[in-house]
Amino acid sequence: MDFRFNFAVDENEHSEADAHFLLLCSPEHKQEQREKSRGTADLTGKPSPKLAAAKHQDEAALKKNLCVKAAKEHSIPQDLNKVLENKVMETVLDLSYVKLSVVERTCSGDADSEGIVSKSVSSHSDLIPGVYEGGLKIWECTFDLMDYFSEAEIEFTNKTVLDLGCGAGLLGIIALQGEAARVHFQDYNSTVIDEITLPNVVANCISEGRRMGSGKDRKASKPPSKRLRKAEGSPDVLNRCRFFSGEWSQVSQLLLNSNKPCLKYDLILTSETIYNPDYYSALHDTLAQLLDRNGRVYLASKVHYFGVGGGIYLFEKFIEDKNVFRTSMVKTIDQGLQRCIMEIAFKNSC
Ligand SMILES: C[S@@+](CC[C@H](N)C(=O)[O-])C[C@H]1O[C@@H](n2cnc3c(N)ncnc32)[C@H](O)[C@@H]1O
Repeated sequence: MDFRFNFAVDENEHSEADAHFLLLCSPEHKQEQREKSRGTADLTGKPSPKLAAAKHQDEAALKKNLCVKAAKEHSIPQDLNKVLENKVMETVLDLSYVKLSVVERTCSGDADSEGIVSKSVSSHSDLIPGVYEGGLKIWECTFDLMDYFSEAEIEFTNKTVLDLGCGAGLLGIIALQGEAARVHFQDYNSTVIDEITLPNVVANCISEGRRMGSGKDRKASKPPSKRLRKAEGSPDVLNRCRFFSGEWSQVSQLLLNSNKPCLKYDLILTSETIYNPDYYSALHDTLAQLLDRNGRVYLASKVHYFGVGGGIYLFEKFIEDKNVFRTSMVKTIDQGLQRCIMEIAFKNSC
């Protein structure tokens, strides 16, 4: 599968994109700012050198985090046939997934309020940083992680699982098939959740001809299937799912605030999410906030993302410097661009 990296987004594209973001400044942050200025301004009202330095730091941080996409929980529509309306499904490794070229032709207006489908098509780009983060496609490390789950016989039964940066959501669907107690799906883009992830989960939850048991005996790719059958979903499966969109730090706050007592994940599954070093801090903190004390993260990635700068060794070093997690490389794949699977656990976990 080919991936198109194109970061030459023109200025119009940016200002148009900005309309889709909320410039978030938390009340706590504002209070901090007020306290900072009270504590360090001198009697003339001019900022002290200390304040000027702090201001400079804040501006740099603000610039980096200018577009912080707000988090949102997506409800599951009552009528599951609506979710599958206009969708054509294909099949890979016995899993159904929405055919992207049809979405590209049909998804516009309210169905794509973020405008990411047209932006991705017109810019010939699979990634537009801060606008569209690649979730419309299935990236190849997803399949590496799926293979690893069966080889290592990863157990999902009764686990609480997060598919982080889910895109098509195939990893979460595997966890559902493996009888996970709960599976939460997160993607940066709300269009991805509504038009790709949710339909894929519904399509794979159809009772007719589909067994929501162990997915361990999955066969090799089948030819693309025809238009989708009627959705007679298994609501019990959907009751085990929740769907979120937004930037990681925002989603993490939403999850922490909306789940009392605090819900932590036994397993966090994440594929092709470490391409951009600018996001490492938010990703690391999200993992630290949401992973159970004895939980595990399975992260699949290319060794290096040309043109973007991220990669497995850079992220490994980032984690090492933070000193919160231990990592181990559990698999490397040498075909084409080298790829890896990393297991991450808290330093003091069992
Ligand atoms: C390249 S796509 C990979 C999609 C999917 N995991 C796969 O392997 O097919 C990267 C995913 O990470 C998520 N992502 C990237 N940066 C993010 C950020 N800063 N905040 C939230 N989600 C982010 C996007 O939603 C996107 O779905």
